[in-house]
Amino acid sequence: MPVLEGLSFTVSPGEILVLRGPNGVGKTTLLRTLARLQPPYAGTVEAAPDAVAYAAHADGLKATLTVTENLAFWAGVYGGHDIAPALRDFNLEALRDRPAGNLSAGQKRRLGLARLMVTGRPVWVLDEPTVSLDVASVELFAKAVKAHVDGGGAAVIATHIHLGFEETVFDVTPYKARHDVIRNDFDESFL
Ligand SMILES: Nc1ncnc2c1ncn2[C@@H]1O[C@H](COP(=O)(O)OP(=O)(O)OP(=O)(O)O)[C@@H](O)[C@H]1O
Repeated sequence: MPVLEGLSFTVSPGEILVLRGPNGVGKTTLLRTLARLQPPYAGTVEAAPDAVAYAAHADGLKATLTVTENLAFWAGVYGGHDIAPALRDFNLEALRDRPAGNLSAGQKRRLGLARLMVTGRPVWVLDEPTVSLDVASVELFAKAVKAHVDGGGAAVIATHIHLGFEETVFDVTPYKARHDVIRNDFDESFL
């Protein structure tokens, strides 16, 4: 059953698009569709298959590998980008030799987000990226997103908090699928 319908939007290089809407409206479903983790019921996502880097609620870390090894692993998967800027920008240098499994929730989240930088992919699709982050880490994250889009990238972010950058806000609430209307369309005499 569709959760959202009839929506259309574009995201340009240099743009941050923030998705808003209440719990359960369909933001995660939309982001997963943009990341091609699930197909749309109808319509298309126009982006090169390797354009999108997706960061979900789960951080996708290898618990037994260190911080550096995790980033090096992802850098290898995505084409060998330098991990030093990611370590620096997410304040992970002091944690570099710690196994990811031993990190705090916020530290894990910083590492999960640092992973985006080593993908080299232009479109960051982020689902509630600031969960578990303290105020200073939210600022680091916002700076990293700003640097990414200033460098010609783009970001689509589902978040309930204000991140303090210039953004385009897209409230998906009006596009909630109208299942009740579909049911009301039944012709009872047919049953
Ligand atoms: N795997 C699933 N199977 C069945 N229903 C699902 C599944 N995943 C999500 N849903 C339902 O789809 C709807 C949209 O969920 P989604 O996670 O996209 O919302 P959301 O806007 O991201 O919510 P939140 O702000 O709480 O994260 C909800 O009604 C949810 O219960």
